[in-house]
Amino acid sequence: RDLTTSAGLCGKVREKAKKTDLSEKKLTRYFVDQRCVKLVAGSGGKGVSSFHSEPRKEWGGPDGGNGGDGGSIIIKADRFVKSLAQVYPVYKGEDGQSGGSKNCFGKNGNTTHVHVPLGTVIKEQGRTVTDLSQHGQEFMAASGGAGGKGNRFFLTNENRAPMTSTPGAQGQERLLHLELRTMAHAGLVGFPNAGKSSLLRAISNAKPAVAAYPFTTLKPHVGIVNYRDHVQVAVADIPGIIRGAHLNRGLGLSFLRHIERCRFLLFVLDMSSPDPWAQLQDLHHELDHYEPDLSQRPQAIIANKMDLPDARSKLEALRSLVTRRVIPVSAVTGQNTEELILHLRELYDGYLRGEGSTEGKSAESW
Ligand SMILES: Nc1nc2c(ncn2[C@@H]2O[C@H](COP(=O)(O)OP(=O)(O)OP(=O)(O)O)[C@@H](O)[C@H]2O)c(=O)[nH]1
Ligand SMILES: [Mg+2]
Repeated sequence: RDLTTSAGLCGKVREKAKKTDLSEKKLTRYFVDQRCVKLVAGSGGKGVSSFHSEPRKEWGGPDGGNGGDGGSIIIKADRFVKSLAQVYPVYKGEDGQSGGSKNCFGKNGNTTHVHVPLGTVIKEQGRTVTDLSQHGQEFMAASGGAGGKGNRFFLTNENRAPMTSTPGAQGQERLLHLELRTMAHAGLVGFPNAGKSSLLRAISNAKPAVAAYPFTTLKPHVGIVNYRDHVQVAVADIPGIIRGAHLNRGLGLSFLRHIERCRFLLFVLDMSSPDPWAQLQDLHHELDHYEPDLSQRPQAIIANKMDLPDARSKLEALRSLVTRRVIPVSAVTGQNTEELILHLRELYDGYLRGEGSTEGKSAESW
């Protein structure tokens, strides 16, 4: 066939998965999607009060140097980092060194860099401060304290022998909440057991766990669908949404947050359920209550489990009830997944045209 597919999972998980197939429970240990960090920037070094002294030169004048500035803490987006797992709970910036006699200035503290994955949102007291979505983007999280002044600094014509020197300023202290939102182009949205993980397995080489019980998937997985012209589309398998998810029922709000990030949505319906169209209404309801118009993003409706009896008659009923395109597939047999992959590409091209080239390029670097 014309299409090849391959996978992308968070870095650490993929490395482990090569050796043995990890269970979902173990996988979740490697994927951390939020962290609270305390940042304390370095304090400035103190200035020094001293006087030049040399044999036969009694009044050498003030020569106390300034202290060095404290090291700042910068949070930097890095596309090679895939989860917040390696972010420590506390960071302390390097302090500036004290000044010395003979006009020696203290050394500035080195800047501390905290590397986080693309798509990290930084919040402070519930308020979003910034959103790091480009590789290399930096956020000055805590600035180091200024170094103190040595007595040489206070030398004036009026005061030829100042004794004053000042201590360095304290570094800034902040408590930040880091949140990782999955940055995928498409999100698979559906009830538990609808077959989202099976579908991601069918269209990419990602290997999320599949089982016949609800809430098998507890953390989002990202699979990459590769096209012949080297375009890559990232598809996220998002844990199941249930009625009341917007009120934090089920796995609740934390996963609606990931959906918010996806440019287009693939609503996965279980055609073996008695009323798949009611599932669709519920999904729209939950999404819209989380964020108005979220359910109106470019989308496709995927009627999954078409290999099961009765699915065909329900498909006709579903088509008569919705105006949007419905793609019937079977994740288990792989039936009609090509149509889905091609439609995914159409949605992606539409997104590039609509959102302008700048955002498109950053998405492509994924
Ligand atoms: N017959 C049939 N069974 C399917 C199909 N797709 C998925 N299943 C089965 O449905 C069950 C649930 O599949 P999953 O892929 O784990 O479903 P999910 O939507 O990821 O579920 P959660 O992770 O719990 O939200 C598994 O037993 C699959 O084998 C399909 O196309 N046909
Ligand atoms: Mg799943």
